Amino acid sequence: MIRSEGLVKIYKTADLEVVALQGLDLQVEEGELMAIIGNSGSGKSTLLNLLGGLDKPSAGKLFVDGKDLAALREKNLVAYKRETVGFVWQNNARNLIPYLTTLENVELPILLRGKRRRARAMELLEAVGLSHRLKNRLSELSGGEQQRVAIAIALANEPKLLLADEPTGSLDTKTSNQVLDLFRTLNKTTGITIVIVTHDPLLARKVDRVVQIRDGKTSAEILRKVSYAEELAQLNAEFAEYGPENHVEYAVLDKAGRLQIPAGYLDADGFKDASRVRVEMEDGRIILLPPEERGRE
Ligand SMILES: Nc1ncnc2c1ncn2[C@@H]1O[C@H](COP(=O)(O)OP(=O)(O)OP(=O)(O)O)[C@@H](O)[C@H]1O
Repeated sequence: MIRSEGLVKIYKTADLEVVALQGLDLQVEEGELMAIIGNSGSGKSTLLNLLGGLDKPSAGKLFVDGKDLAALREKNLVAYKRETVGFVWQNNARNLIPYLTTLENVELPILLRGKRRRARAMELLEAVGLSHRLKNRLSELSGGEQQRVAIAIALANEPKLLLADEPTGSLDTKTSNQVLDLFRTLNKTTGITIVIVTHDPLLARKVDRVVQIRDGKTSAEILRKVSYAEELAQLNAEFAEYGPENHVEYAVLDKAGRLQIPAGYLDADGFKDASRVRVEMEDGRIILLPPEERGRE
């Protein structure tokens, strides 16, 4: 569904150039539910904006659903934004109108007319579990419910790709879990590909794949050893929330043999502030040792 190679985005201001993405490679399969994590300023929102067709890459390749986003002309880009992608933002106020009802908010962006529009809005609100709140004004809904309205709107045109920027950023743990469960259900029932940008490590742990971005590049990939659904079947939910041992972490190795060590590893004694590490091969494993440590006897 998504393929980016050597993706670069440079923002130019009057006297400054900011390289927000510097050669990012990413592949997302159709029907995946995955998360992108990374520190503030690492380029997550920039990537989401490029994926959503809101901005153009400065260099590199970016294909979504077979479309070359760097080359799309204005007319096709409008169609792409309307038909292929849906957005959910952290800040609901961006999508919703507080004095309209839930139903009216969802009807608004639907392109159909008359009864069909109402029926479609009701169908979408049912899909997000809000059939009982149709007549309430937006201002009467809780944060989680408002976020579900935003998700219903994002799904209105049956997008193939749903992009969510910090969708649970302003919600408490219980409500964010519900929103994430909704993403999972939609992913399973409709097959929609979902990419979530988040700071929230708990949310990231509940998807099958997490890609970490550091300084505008993919720096690590974390895959679950068992899928979340399987794990839920095996364990009780409480334990699942805190089970980091259920993930395997992968570091990205580029074609030149450069390896990015995942964040945190180099804080260990002996590695901190080191500019080199000692490399050894042992039984088919590559071992990294602090520079001053002598090889294993
Ligand atoms: N429109 C812009 N003009 C100039 N610089 C920008 C623009 N948008 C983002 N940047 C810069 O690009 C870099 C990446 O920003 P981006 O918003 O993609 O990061 P992020 O990982 O989403 O951060 P956060 O988690 O804080 O939202 C930052 O250094 C940021 O200051």
